[in-house]
Amino acid sequence: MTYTLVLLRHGESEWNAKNLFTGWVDVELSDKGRAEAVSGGELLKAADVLPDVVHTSLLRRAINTANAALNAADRHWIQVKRNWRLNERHYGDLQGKDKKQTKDQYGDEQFMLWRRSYDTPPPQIADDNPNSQAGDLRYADLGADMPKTECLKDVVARMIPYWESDIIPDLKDGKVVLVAAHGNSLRALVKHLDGISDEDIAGLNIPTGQPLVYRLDENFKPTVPGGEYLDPEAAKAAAEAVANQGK
Ligand SMILES: O=C(O)[C@@H](CO)OP(=O)(O)O
Repeated sequence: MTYTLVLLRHGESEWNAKNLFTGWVDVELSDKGRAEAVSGGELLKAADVLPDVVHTSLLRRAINTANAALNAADRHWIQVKRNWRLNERHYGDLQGKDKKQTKDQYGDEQFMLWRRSYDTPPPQIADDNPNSQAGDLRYADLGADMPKTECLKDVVARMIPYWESDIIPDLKDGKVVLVAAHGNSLRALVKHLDGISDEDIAGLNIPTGQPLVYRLDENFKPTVPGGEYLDPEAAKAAAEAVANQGK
């Protein structure tokens, strides 16, 4: 008996296209991103990997990617669950800043520490920064959990409880589970699933719009380490493009 989990990073967003740090800012998909979401759904249908339930973040780029992909796969009718714990990593004061300008201003090393180190968060965002989510109604219940910045370690700490409380039970029910989320929230989940070290996770980039299928054993460990992309060539090229942002 294996369980089937599909991870899907949202398609390219308007701010991915502009090379801006995004985090919790609720930007829309670009035209390219919408097309990537549809292609992702077509890949799922062609491979006969048909989700029974979808979990998304509270951000429209993940929600709209899930909708477009499921529509293309004729699975637009399945059960939907949304939770802030699947949100992108909060990028603190970097939200809205240009990646290349940030790299030029602070240097390569600091830039990569903020982007990919496991435990160095960017500076906190101020509540009156236009790119802050303070006061956003969808987060009204978070209280002290509301972040002002996050490193990947913080994302692991808020995402794994949701994996255990909400996603594993759906897998145990025999459902094919689709998780439509973000580059860094999915890196947190992949780190947990594959047991990737704090150092090695820095080198892992998740491509936009490429379904990544994990078959999990009875202990919810991958039967194939790293899972399997349905279109491995396209996924490799798209992951390299993510790694090269800011260059
Ligand atoms: O800006 C962001 O929120 C993320 C994902 O798009 O960027 P990065 O890949 O630099 O962590």
